[in-house]
Amino acid sequence: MAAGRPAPRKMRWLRLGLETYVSLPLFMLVLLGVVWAASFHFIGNERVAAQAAARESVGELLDTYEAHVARNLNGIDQTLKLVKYASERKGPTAALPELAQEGLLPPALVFAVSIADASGHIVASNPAASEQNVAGERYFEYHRQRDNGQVYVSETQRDVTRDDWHIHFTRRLNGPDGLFAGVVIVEVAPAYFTSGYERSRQGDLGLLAILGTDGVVRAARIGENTSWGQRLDLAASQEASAQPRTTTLDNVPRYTAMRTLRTYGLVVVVGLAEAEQMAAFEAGRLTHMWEAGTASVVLLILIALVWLWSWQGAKARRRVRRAQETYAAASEANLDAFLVLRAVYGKDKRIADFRIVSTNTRAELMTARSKEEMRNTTLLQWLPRARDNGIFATLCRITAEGGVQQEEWHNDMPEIQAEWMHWQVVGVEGGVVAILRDITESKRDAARIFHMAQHDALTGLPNRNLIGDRIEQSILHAEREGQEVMVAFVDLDSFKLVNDTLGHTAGDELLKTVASRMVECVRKSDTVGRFGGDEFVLVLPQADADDADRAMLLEKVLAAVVRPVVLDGQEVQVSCSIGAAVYPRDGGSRDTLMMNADAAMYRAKEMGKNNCQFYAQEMNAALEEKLALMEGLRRAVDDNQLRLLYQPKVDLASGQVFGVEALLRWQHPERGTVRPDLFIPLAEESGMIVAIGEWVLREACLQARRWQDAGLPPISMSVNVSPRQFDDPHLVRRVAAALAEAALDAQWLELEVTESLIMRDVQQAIDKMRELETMSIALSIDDFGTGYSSLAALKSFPISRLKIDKSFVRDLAHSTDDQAIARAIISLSHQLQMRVIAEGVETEQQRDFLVENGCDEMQGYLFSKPVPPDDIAAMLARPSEVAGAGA
Ligand SMILES: Nc1nc2c(ncn2[C@@H]2O[C@H](COP(=O)(O)O[C@H]3[C@@H](O)[C@H](n4cnc5c(=O)[nH]c(N)nc54)O[C@@H]3COP(=O)(O)O)[C@@H](O)[C@H]2O)c(=O)[nH]1
Repeated sequence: MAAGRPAPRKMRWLRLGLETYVSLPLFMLVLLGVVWAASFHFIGNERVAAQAAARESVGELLDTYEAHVARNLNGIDQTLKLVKYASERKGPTAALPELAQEGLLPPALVFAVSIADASGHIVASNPAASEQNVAGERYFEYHRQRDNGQVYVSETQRDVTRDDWHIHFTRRLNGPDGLFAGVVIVEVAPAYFTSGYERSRQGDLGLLAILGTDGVVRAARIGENTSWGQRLDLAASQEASAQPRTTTLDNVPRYTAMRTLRTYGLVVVVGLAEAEQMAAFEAGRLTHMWEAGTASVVLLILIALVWLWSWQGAKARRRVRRAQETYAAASEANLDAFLVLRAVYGKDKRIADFRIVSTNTRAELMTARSKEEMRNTTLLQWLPRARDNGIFATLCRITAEGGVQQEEWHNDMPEIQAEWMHWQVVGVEGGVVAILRDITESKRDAARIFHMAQHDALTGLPNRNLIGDRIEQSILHAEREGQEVMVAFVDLDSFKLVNDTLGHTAGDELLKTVASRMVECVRKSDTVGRFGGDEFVLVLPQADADDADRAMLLEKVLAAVVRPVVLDGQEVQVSCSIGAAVYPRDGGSRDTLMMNADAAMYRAKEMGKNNCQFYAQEMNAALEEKLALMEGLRRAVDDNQLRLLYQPKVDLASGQVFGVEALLRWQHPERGTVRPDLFIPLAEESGMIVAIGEWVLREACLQARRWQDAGLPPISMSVNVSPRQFDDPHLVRRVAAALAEAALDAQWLELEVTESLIMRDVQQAIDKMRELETMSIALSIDDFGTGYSSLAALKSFPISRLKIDKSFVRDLAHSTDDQAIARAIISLSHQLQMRVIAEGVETEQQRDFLVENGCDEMQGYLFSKPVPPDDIAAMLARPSEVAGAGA
């Protein structure tokens, strides 16, 4: 710890002490203590004053009572002396009447005066009383024995003759000889001495008492009750008279005082009940306590409220502090730029600008200004354009109304280095916090994704979705403006061939070239889109065009597409077929227009390709026909509508049949025999070819078995394999199963694949062919010469036979080109150690040419059309026509 710096613990307490939620309640508690201390002090003072007053009252009462009793006693003694005097002069019997006559006797109601002779007999009394003797009384004995001139005061006692209680005051009578002659008696009721009791002064529990120096009470009055005969401890009464105490009369504490009347041997005692004397004080004390209590409760409530208020305040301050710290930490670590802006008000009380109070590091990067620079400027100094582009207005509104606003913003302010921003404005006390995020990249990504979702990746043209949208938009526009829209479906005629033979990369290149050529043919406002594969769609909104104009445009597209393209160093030429439909004439919706343009395109294909056709209603019939055929084909396998014909293959040297090609026929229940040219493409298109091909394979193998079982010489069975069949990963397994089912030796099976099929993916084709080769299955290339085989690839294929396509055989007699091609294929085959067969041989001339040029085998109508199995059996049964195994 550094010297002179308070220890952290002390600092914490100090900080805590400075917190209002601690100091204020502490102060209030001290105040509470002061209130109670003052209250107790005040009450104490009042108690002392009340006690002093009580003591003073007792003193005053004693004085008054003593004087009263003394007066009464003097009166009684006066009577005693008078009667004594009269009795000693005139004799006891005459004295009383004389005194009564003179009015010198006290009222008989108050005092009973009597005279007893020396023997104790009452000889005279006023008022008159029955006869009695008092010789046994203590006062009689007292006076008989001594002549001391003193009054004797008896205890309060009951009279023998009257059933009353009296105090007897007596004096001795002497005879003329000075000897004891009896006693004069004055009887006084005890209440006589306490009649001065004033309730207003002494209360209900005040005490007036007269008692002898022997401590025996002669008369005592407390409230309404007068009593006598009790014994009081006089010594105790004299002690500590300042403090209230109880007496044997009752258990009520009283302030008491006493005084001795020595002449009569009596003591007067007065007492004031503490409870009554202190009642006013107690009431006052209670009032004070209530006041202090009430003040305390109020103070405690105030303390609680103050504590709560200051605690909430402290909490709020802590929250604010934490929030500020969190904000500072978060904003520094954040990828968003933070700007805290405080409103600056003008003279008109409206926001004139915003001062930049704080920023974070991200803001520095985004604005290329340091935090210091930012703090020393205002919003409008920094971004002058904010006044006009809506930003300033938004900030003013959020400052005034609070809340949050967020939006994406295409930035037009060069001071902020972001093309696109997401900005969020949060209203805070006296201003706003603006949070800026650079979303340029994500915007570009989104635009890219949006573009990708709507465009073809290869050509960059609108894709199927966007084409649909464009057609719909064009229809809506045309509907409003009373115009027309042409939708044209463009399908490349020989694209598949190019793709299969030159590979996908070349195919892609071709598509891109064709696409850009089509785009060049139309206006910018028109749409050229790629629908998929080699299909394109043109959407051409047309204000005033007729079919002739449209045809001209489409001819332009045809011409552009058909221009040769150089791919991989080879010049390739593809044409296209175009079908067009026009809104509103050929359809009012996107789907109808597309469907009808598609139908027209199919018609263009049927018309020999490389032409365009406008939709006509009957075209749909062809489409429907196609769909109906497809539907029928689905049932063909299950319903046994398929059968195979077999076309013999002849060895040109011997002229004998060495094998057959299985050719499929569909025996349609209504249409009769349907040629494979019609339905094989449909089967290929729908994928049904896999199941159909498997059936062909099995049936061909079984048929070969049947012929062999019939004892006919074994011949080769050729089966055509379509591209989709060839791609089937289970092809080898299916072939093996067909052979196994028919128990046919693999050497009698040959699979024919087209040149274009194997050139699509040379390596894959080689792999598959090798698998088949290991099973001893022969492979031949069908339609050779129509595709693009490379010699290198040809060398790698495990091929045993090439088949010259019939298109080269057809004009063999006249076309020197075809002759050259045929010769080249024959020569090539032989150089590659393959046999060569020509198909479609219909004439002697064709056969002669082939024989002359070394062709090994032929197949064609010249020898036989495809025929049912029985015909083949008949043929094979003639030994001269069979070339023998593997010829
Ligand atoms: N994938 C499969 N394709 C098959 C199957 N069966 C036939 N096909 C293919 O269908 C195409 C048309 O076949 P088809 O109508 O049977 O025509 C064949 C012959 O009838 C015909 N041919 C034979 N000789 C002559 C002739 O002298 N002149 C002439 N004009 N035509 C003739 O040629 C067709 C045989 O061609 P190819 O297969 O190239 O040897 C056809 O492409 C068949 O391949 C099948 O089961 N699966």
